[in-house]
Amino acid sequence: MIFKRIFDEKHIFTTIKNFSKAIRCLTSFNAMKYLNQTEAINVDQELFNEYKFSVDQLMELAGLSCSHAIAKCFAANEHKRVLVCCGPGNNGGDGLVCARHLSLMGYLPKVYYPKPTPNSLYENLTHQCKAMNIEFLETCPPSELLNKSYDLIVDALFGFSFKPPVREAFVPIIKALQETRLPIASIDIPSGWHVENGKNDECCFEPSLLISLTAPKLCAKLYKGPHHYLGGRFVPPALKEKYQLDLPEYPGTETCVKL
Ligand SMILES: NC(=O)C1=CN([C@@H]2O[C@H](COP(=O)(O)OP(=O)(O)OC[C@H]3O[C@@H](n4cnc5c(N)ncnc54)[C@H](O)[C@@H]3O)[C@@H](O)[C@H]2O)[C@H](O)CC1
Ligand SMILES: [K+]
Repeated sequence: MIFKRIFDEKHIFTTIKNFSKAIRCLTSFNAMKYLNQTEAINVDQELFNEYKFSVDQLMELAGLSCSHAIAKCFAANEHKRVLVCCGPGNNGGDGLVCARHLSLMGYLPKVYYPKPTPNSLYENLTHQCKAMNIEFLETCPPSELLNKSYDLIVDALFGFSFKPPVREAFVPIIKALQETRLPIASIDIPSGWHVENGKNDECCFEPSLLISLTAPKLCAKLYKGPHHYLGGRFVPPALKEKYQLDLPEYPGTETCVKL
């Protein structure tokens, strides 16, 4: 009898807990802000200009959080060989940081970086990768070779500053992302997607993992893949408040959170 009472109380307690968790989930999902391209650029500028963060600081945290989200979805023992595709802007920089952390976490990343940006930030990130024996590919692997030689692709080609159409130098790699049967982890935006309207005739691959940074952009509302994470745990509360971002809480000391 006493056991039954304890069981009932425990059962009621668990039901209430689950119910309130569902409500919390539902309300945070409804409230979470999805940024348009201008808002994303403004938040970014405010972090640099008002809060005096340096690009290196934010990029390190962004890239680190991406490597953690990847590790949660694709274990190193099954997805060891990773091709990290990096573009010419900060999205590509996040990719270089991510490659370095993946290598420290037991993955075997290689980098494809077709248009290296000639400034010290990117040169140093490239140097750090090379100093850790991360190989840089000279040419874009054709999709058959890609499928045979890798277990996962990290897409760090374009982020929230992308303006269609894709320029010539990046057409082969975007085509390879379209054709591959490997899982793709996209950093911030699936590259080639319109930042607000999502897939289009030119680019319609669906990554298996999307890691939105700072706050999701409008195109993330149209994401239908299995894993969506938020990373870039560096937003000061006042900035969150100003843009009414209503971001979910990061659990404990985690650098990323599942959406
Ligand atoms: N505050 C944050 O959330 C942070 C985000 N980070 C990452 O930075 C990117 C945005 O970086 P940005 O340098 O502004 O731009 P992109 O990387 O998106 O790309 C610009 C780059 O790409 C070229 N480009 C634009 N359109 C095309 C095109 N159609 N074809 C070819 N090339 C194109 C353009 O010329 C530039 O060279 C954000 O998404 C996050 O990933 C920071 O790391 C941390 C702070
Ligand atoms: K990307």
